[in-house]
Amino acid sequence: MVLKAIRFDAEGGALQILNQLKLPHQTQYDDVKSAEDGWHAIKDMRTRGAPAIAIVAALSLAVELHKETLSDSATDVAAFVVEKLKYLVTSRPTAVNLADAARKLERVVLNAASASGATGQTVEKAYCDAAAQMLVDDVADNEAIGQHGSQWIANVAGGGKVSVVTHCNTGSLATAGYGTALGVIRSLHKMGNLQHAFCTETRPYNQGSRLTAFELVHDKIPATLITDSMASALLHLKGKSERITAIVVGADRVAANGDTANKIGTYQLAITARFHGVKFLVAAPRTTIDLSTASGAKIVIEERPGKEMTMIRGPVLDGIDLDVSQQRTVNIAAQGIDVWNPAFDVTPAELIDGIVTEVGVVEKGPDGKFDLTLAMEAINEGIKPVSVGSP
Ligand SMILES: CSC[C@H]1O[C@H](OP(=O)(O)O)[C@H](O)[C@@H]1O
Repeated sequence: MVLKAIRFDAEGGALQILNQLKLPHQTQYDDVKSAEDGWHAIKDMRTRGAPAIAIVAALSLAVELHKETLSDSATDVAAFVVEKLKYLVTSRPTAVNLADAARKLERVVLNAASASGATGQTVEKAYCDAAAQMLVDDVADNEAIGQHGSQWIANVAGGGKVSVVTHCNTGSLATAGYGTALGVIRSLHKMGNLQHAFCTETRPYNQGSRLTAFELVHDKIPATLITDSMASALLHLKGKSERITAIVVGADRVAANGDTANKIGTYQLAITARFHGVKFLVAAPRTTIDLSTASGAKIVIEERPGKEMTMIRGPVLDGIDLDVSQQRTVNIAAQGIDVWNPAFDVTPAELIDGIVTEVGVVEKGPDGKFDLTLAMEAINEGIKPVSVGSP
């Protein structure tokens, strides 16, 4: 079974998302029938992952448009789409993919509406076709990221099998398929270069223990789950013996200088990687790079409700049997304690050794800075890595 976070039937105009609050014990697909359904699915984190939320948002509006002919007027349909895209972007603030997709789709509908002979139907079709194409493009981008990132890590190791650490979930459950950082791990495994993958549980949503571990077990990739707090001890005690060569993570927004917003806990992984001489690689499609944001200081960090940290959800332990058909939440914190629950943190560019996108790996130049315009201007045809691997 291929793990699919998003199920879209373009002909029938039907969209379903795999409810990730239920994984790994329950596989439940929720229908998304409108932009409002899409907004709530993203806000609730029933679907999550920077690329996936952009795609689900776009497709949620496509299924709404598919339901009924809104108007024969191209201008009216374009105005409706632009308004709905503005609404969808408010669901989660940190991942730039959503805003990037909205900007591109707005351009699609405005161009379609200004074409000669444009009608409401031609604008609707232009939007729906562009939204559906995002599913295809994302998988192709991720496979290319996997190719470049795995080659870079193999080059760094100078041959032989390598082990890597990853954080959060950046696989098929966070994208349209294959994944970004987890796509790099999949490619290392496919190349026969992976000795072992270590995934962190990634409190408080537990993307690692519930989602990444689920994907790694599903793909039969040799892997071990650790708590977030074990990462430094792992590098210290097992770094050499396990040939841990890199920590590879995803991204929600990469600023123009390379500062990267990603799941909370990423920053401290970068610190410990640098301390232990392990490479730190960010893996993300170019839709995650935001040249209009100068540095990480300008990135809005989403704060989630405190109860998402203090209330853990899981199957009912009935005696010695796990009743996975039932879910319950348990409060694991002292009543009355205040909670700070940022969903992301920012890793400064100086702690990042490479940023791999679908067009290759960008490393810092002689000035010690990233020049991401190189990646943004590169075209996909005849993909040439911008640079691979340190000597
Ligand atoms: C390829 S997913 C990128 C990114 O999104 C995740 O955040 P969330 O689970 O809150 O949507 C995580 O930060 C991943 O690294």
